[in-house]
Amino acid sequence: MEKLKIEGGHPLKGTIKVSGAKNSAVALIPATILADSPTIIEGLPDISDVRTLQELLEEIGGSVVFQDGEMRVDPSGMVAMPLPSGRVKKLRASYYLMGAMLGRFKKAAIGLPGGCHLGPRPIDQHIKGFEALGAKVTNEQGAIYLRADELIGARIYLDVVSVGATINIMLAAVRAKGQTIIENAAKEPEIIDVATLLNNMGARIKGAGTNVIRIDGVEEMSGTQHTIIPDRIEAGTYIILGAAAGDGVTVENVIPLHMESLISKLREMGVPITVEDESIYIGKSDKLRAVDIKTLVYPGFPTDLQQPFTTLLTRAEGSSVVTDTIYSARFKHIDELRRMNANIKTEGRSAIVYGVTKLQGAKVKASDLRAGASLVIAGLMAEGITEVTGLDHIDRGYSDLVEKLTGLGAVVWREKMTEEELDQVKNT
Ligand SMILES: CC(=O)N[C@H]1[C@@H](OP(=O)(O)OP(=O)(O)OC[C@H]2O[C@@H](n3ccc(=O)[nH]c3=O)[C@H](O)[C@@H]2O)O[C@H](CO)[C@@H](O)[C@@H]1O
Ligand SMILES: C=C(OP(=O)(O)O)C(=O)O
Repeated sequence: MEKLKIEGGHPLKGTIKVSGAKNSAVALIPATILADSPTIIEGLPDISDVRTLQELLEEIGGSVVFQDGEMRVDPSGMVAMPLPSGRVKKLRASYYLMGAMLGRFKKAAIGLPGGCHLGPRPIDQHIKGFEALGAKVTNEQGAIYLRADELIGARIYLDVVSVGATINIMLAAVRAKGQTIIENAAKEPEIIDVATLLNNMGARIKGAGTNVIRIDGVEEMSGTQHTIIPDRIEAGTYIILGAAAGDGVTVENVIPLHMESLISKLREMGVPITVEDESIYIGKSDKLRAVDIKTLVYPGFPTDLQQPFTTLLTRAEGSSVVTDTIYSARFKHIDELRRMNANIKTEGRSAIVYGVTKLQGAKVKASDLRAGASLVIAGLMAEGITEVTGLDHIDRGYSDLVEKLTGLGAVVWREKMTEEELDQVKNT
């Protein structure tokens, strides 16, 4: 196991390139199950979630080649192999195997997913959707068993706006008989990306990106070629980093439309930003103003950027209130930021950040993916050396992190953990 060491205080300058979107990748890869011939996906990030999904597709008999960001999946040898445990627990998005396998095989057995611990993350809306399509769903010893004689299109109203449920129902419904209508659907860009791939495979989906999605089921789907969208959360992380510790940073391979809520908030703080067609430039900002943020479903402020943004707020003058309306317990990074001298109080679903504080290097632990991102930003802002453990979380979502940061002039490196450190981490 490794830790990340960061020597803070070096002003970051230059260009950083964003990779393909994790939250698209993890749905596009399972979607390849639905075709009867190979699909090629280009621009995938080299992150552990993608590698784990590759292994899961191989486990069910798929033939997968992943090289230089391009994945070719041949689904012809796949079978409805149960996956009740093991790798499925390493990531959240293994739940997409339920929708895709149900769509193709009319049956699936998939263990309950893992992913970041952010408070309860039920999948009742996914199950409600599968049942509406005619599947019998049971939960046996921590795995979900799904079986249908046939899938029949239905009208499904989501009680909660859910990215995962919207995509999962789409995956199952594309090969159902007749029309499915998903009402109160989530509108995230990743949903449009997945619908684009599915439509190019022969599906008939209309309305992805709005809150009503109509799907006319088809009998057959075939392989295609698809280029993934850029990762708006990775982009947001580097934009926040540019505002926190930059001296002129350009973030490349961005769809600026996806970044509007973040850009507005940064401008409100006084961060100089120039938006180009496919890149965003963040100028050096000496003084920042405190702002309040509330996470919401897209196009609101993304919960996945709440933790990195909280770190930035330690540099702003005054008190800022950060409220997470999506998850009840997405504040595990706060204790770690406090170790680094941040002055932050939590109250229920809100954190109050009092600035300005100068962060100090410390030994900290990433409890989840974006907690990790927030601590890396903190380390780059801080005086002295910061050591971040829990890199397995960060590796789920950030490809080539050390190389990308080094390219901006950051002094950051990975180091093997000693036996003593491993014991300490195990006991905390
Ligand atoms: C792999 C992936 O794409 N992960 C993203 C996805 O997670 P995920 O798809 O798991 O998140 P959802 O959009 O489903 O969750 C949103 C909210 O709805 C609740 N809910 C969800 C489903 C359900 O059946 N019942 C229910 O109550 C959740 O507990 C949460 O409070 O969207 C989240 C919200 O933008 C992001 O933080 C994650 O990065
Ligand atoms: C919460 C996240 O991921 P996941 O849903 O995969 O756990 C995230 O990407 O911030």
